[in-house]
Amino acid sequence: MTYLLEAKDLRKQYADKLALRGLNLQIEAGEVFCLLGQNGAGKSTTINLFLGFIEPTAGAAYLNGLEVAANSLKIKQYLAYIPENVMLYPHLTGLENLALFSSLAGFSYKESELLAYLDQAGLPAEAVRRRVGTYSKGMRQKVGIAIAVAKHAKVLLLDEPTSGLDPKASNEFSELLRQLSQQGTAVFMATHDIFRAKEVGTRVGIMREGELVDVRPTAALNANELEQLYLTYMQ
Ligand SMILES: Nc1ncnc2c1ncn2[C@@H]1O[C@H](COP(=O)(O)OP(=O)(O)OP(=O)(O)O)[C@@H](O)[C@H]1O
Repeated sequence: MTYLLEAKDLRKQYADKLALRGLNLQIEAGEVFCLLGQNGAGKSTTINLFLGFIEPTAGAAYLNGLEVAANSLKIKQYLAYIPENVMLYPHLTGLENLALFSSLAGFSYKESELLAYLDQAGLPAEAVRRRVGTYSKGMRQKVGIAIAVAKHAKVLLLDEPTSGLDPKASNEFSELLRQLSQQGTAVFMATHDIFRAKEVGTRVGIMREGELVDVRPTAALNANELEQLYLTYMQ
C-alpha cells in the first residue's frame, strides 16, 4: 500500500540539537492527523521535512510514495502547505492570487471556476476582488484552502493554521478540512489546540522532545481525556 505521507526513522539534527529522533508514521488518504506538542517539540521540523524545505540527517520522508529529499520538485504537485500566515501576493486580489498559484501548478481555470473555489472556501464575495494586503488572517487562510483545492492537492500540510483565528473562522476552517478529508485528501496538522485536534482529527499524535510518544484515534477519547493524556506526557 502506498501511503500519502510516510516517515521512516526520520531524524533531524541541527548543529547542537537533535530535533527529531527517528519518526515512524504512515498517513492514508482521508486521514486528518493532528500533531500536538509543546514549543520546540519538533512539529515544524517534521512538516519542513515533509515539505522538503530541510534535509533529514537520517531516515526518509515520503509523499505519495516518493522520497521527498530526492523528488523535491515533483512532490510539490501533490501537496499544499498552509502555515500560520499564508504567504500571498499582497498587491494582487484573492482572485488573482488563486489564478496565479493554480496556473503555477499547471491548471488553467475560467474566472467562474476560480470564483467557485473561493466561494467554496468561504471567502466573502465582497473580498474576492480586493487586494490581499487588506485581508484578515482568516481570509488569507481561506485563499490558501482555495489554492489547495484548485490544485487538487493529495496532501495538505498545516502548521498551526488556526492560531489567531476567531472561533467562528476557526470553526469554518475545521469544516473545510473535514470536507477535504472526505474527498480523500490526507491532512497533517501541527497544532497547540487540543479541542480543535479532537474535533477535526481522525488521529492525534503527541510529540515530546523530538519523539512521537503516543498516537490515538480521536474517536477513542473525549476532549478532556485527550487534554489529560497530553498533560501527563508534558509533566
Ligand atoms: N534551524 C535551526 N537551527 C537550530 N535549531 C533549530 C532550528 N530549527 C529548529 N531548531 C530547534 O529544533 C527544536 C524543534 O523545533 P521545531 O520548530 O520543530 O518545534 P515546534 O514543535 O514546531 O515548536 P513550536 O510549537 O514553537 O512551533 C527546537 O529546539 C528548536 O530550537
